[in-house]
Amino acid sequence: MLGCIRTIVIMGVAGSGKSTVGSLLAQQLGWRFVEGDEFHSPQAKQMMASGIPLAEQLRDSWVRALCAELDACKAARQPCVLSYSGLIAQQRQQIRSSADNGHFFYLQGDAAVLAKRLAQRQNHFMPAAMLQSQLRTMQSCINESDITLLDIRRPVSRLVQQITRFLAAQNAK
Ligand SMILES: Nc1ncnc2c1ncn2[C@@H]1O[C@H](COP(=O)(O)OP(=O)(O)O)[C@@H](O)[C@H]1O
Ligand SMILES: O=C(O)[C@H](O)[C@@H](O)[C@H](O)[C@H](O)COP(=O)(O)O
Repeated sequence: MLGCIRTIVIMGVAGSGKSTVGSLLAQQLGWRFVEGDEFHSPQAKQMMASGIPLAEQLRDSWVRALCAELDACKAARQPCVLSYSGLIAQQRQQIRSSADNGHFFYLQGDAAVLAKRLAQRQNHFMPAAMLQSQLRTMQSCINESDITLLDIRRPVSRLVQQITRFLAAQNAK
């Protein structure tokens, strides 16, 4: 039997459904939900809110804070679901190192669907105008075998079911 997956990372650009899918999944599994947005500094949030993509240094410190949280979960044997964009390949590697037998699910969709979702979203610091920079910054994950792609056009409940079925199949191996 392979080790059980104890960290799930939900990745994708802004508006792809990370928070929605991740929180419902964590609730269904009874796992801790680590909302990546909550780990940004006020300065980083303010920058993004005013339409400026995260500077490298701010993204670095954000990812370090996320890793520290995953390290703490692992030390406490607390399984968790993390929602975070995962745009930069080298930073996905940092997250992978802190995860507890982790697996990534990448919510993928085209720009038109994403733009519509962002336009409809209320009360969020991230403006819809940031979508193009998010799509440009996302680095290919073609050689990362622990990333499963999910289609954002599917209903949230089906996406969560797809993940729980994947976990059940993986844990049965
Ligand atoms: N699979 C889905 N189908 C329809 N609407 C969705 C789906 N996933 C998310 N949404 C909606 O799209 C918007 C963006 O979702 P959100 O979870 O905030 O994305 P992210 O955390 O990736 O930025 C929200 O208004 C949410 O209700
Ligand atoms: O540069 C990045 O890595 C992203 O911009 C990242 O900061 C994230 O996507 C924001 O937290 C936006 O929030 P949502 O993804 O929840 O829209």
